[in-house]
Amino acid sequence: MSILYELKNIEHYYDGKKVLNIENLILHKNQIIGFFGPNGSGKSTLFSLLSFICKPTKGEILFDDSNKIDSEIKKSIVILPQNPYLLKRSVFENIAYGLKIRDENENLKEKVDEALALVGLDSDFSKRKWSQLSGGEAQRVALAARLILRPKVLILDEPTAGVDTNSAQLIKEAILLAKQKYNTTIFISSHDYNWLNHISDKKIALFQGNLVENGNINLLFSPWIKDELGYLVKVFIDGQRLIIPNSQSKKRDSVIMINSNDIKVCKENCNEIKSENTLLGVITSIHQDDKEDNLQLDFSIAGVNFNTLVTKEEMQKEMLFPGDKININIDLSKICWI
Ligand SMILES: Nc1ncnc2c1ncn2[C@@H]1O[C@H](COP(=O)(O)OP(=O)(O)OP(=O)(O)O)[C@@H](O)[C@H]1O
Repeated sequence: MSILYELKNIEHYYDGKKVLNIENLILHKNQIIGFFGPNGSGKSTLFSLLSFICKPTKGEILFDDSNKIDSEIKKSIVILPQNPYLLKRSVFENIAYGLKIRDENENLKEKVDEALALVGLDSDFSKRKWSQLSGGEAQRVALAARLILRPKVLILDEPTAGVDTNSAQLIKEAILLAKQKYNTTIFISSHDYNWLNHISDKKIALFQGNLVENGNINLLFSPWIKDELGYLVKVFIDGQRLIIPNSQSKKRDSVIMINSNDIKVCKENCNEIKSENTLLGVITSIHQDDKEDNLQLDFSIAGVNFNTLVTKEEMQKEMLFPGDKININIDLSKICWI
């Protein structure tokens, strides 16, 4: 697999506040890469850097092994923003617009028809006015307007936000076809984890501007059940239950992020800290944390893997070893919804 992007020591600030911090990230060609993370975790900011709309405050982005980003490269990277704007003209004019401004006026009708077909719309649709489209159709027209350019890189920021299931499915098919037909490398962000999971070759999570791999984060995925009060409950296969507070309005396909620092474990004499939400698990491995003078402790609750950080003193006091059974307390007031 060849490398398309290499990000080195990236930091990005808005008004003096750091919103992105990526030490190293490599993105390969011809992959669909799904980015997820809670609101404000930096996905859109990262996309504006990857499309070279913005320069990072610090650090370097190599594209095809070079840091010389000319207008040809910029032209080959196309972004569909969160709320795409349609021209107040026909569908045809909207889809053909990008080619026209590039002065590529040959076979416009065939090209527009092909782009429409990719997003599951027939050629008659090109006569419709922008005002005669449903939300899902407008989004697909906006996508067709990008696909017609056959970009090398296509960046889609929340392409399924607010569209119906049928449009979400058609958008997915169009993305898969673009990868196959045009060898496009595709980056997508979405809060719809299931949808993203099905389409992505690789997934990258962001949390407070950091890549999750570097951030000691735990993700807890669906399925969830709803209890009689409407709370989401994770039922582990050994029957243990974790009830998530303030979750009545959340969907059953939600994903939560738990910072490792918000998980406390205890092996013996745990009665004082035990509560109805205390779970039982088994330590699977213990290793040195990269940055801090802490140890990372990986454990499993009925086959679901988590990690937490413990200090060396805690480690010695509790005599923690792989294979040990532990009590686990998760501070559920600090979880983050994706
Ligand atoms: N132009 C801007 N000026 C100042 N702060 C900004 C700007 N754009 C984004 N931010 C801040 O940067 C952080 C990251 O925002 P960003 O939009 O990249 O996150 P996101 O993961 O895409 O969020 P969402 O899922 O809500 O779209 C947030 O704290 C946001 O408030």
